[in-house]
Amino acid sequence: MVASATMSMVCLSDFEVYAKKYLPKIAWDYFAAGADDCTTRDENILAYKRIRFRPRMLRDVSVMDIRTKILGSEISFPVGIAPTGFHHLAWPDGEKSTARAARAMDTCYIASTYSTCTLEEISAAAPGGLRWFQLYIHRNRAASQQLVRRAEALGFQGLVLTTDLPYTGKRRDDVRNGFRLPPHMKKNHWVTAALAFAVPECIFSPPGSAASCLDPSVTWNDIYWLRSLTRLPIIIKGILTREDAELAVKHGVQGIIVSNHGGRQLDEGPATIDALVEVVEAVRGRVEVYVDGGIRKGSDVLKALALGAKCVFIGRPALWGLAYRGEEGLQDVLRILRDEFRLSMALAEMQNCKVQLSKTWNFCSSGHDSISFSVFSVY
Ligand SMILES: Cc1cc2nc3c(=O)[nH]c(=O)nc-3n(C[C@H](O)[C@H](O)[C@H](O)COP(=O)(O)O)c2cc1C
Ligand SMILES: CCCCCCC(=O)C(=O)O
Repeated sequence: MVASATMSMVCLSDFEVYAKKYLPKIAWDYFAAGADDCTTRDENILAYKRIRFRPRMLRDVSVMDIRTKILGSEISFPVGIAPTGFHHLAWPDGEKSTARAARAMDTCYIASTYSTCTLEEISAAAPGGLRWFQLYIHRNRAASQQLVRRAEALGFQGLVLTTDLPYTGKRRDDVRNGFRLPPHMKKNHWVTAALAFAVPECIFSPPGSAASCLDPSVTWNDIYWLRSLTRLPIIIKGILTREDAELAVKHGVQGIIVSNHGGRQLDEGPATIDALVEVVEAVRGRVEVYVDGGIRKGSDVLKALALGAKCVFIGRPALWGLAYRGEEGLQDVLRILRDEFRLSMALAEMQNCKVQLSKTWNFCSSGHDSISFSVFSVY
């Protein structure tokens, strides 16, 4: 998977085209998959295209500052890497390359429970990088507990609990392909920890199947269980409604990721950028709110921040970057997104040009004088 020297990678869809062309079909299909008709997967992208800016002019954009902080840690721009499973399918060094790229670009990487490198390998690959650990709670609670403790001991700085996968969504191409991990990729952190869960055979098991390794009985009370295990901040991923946002705050989490799992779980739910508005309103600044799903351009990042997200995360585009040229390819993806974001911000002439957007930016309907810039949705 080496790119030709003449290939010019200008935007994220160039990496998508490359990945589709060069990845084995079974891996491409797994990365690309959405649930059922893929309505929500595609809507995540379309919803961004319906949002328009109301740019202001003559506001001095000669100095730009796109750094921000998430849960107290500074990142160089407000785009992190969402947790995705099985990076070895994209690049031989797998998550080690992801961790190195995130550190080089000075941003946050959320490592998945279903990483194909061990947590120890990920940490050793990029010491000092900002990393959070994403947890799926398994029926084998002792094993989940052990993963949380290991992540904390290794210096991961946040625990992301994914809430939208009590069972795996029906991804038709994975079913057709009989998707499972190649045997040489079974050396991963659950196996090296001698944990008795997550063997690939049980990844896609339907509700009711005893083969499923995930615990479908997880409830809000399990946040208290997690709290008892770790001092790490808890970020809850998969929230799409004001009701659940309120419950998340009530249960003491430190952050919320508005997410529909890239449209891979419940089909026909809302696009995440649409759900973001409702969640931000419900949270009223009590915890940080982030969003993922469908971010493909710097202007998408700007829209998400303008609507109240503190930071966004990318899933599939990170995998396309890895598939292109491993660590360097992922850095290219992040750099393009960063530069596009900076340009959009400048062209929108955001006052002061600092990424503290959710405080001063809002829907245009709010009509406050202090708002230096606004976005509106077209339906
Ligand atoms: C191939 C793939 C694997 C994923 N694996 C995980 C995972 O292990 N844990 C998790 O919480 N989310 C997982 N997700 C969801 C992502 O974290 C994220 O919500 C989604 O990819 C964002 O949408 P985007 O791909 O359009 O950026 C996965 C998504 C993809 C595409
Ligand atoms: C048993 C669950 C496997 C999930 C694999 C990673 C993931 O979240 C995905 O969307 O794919």
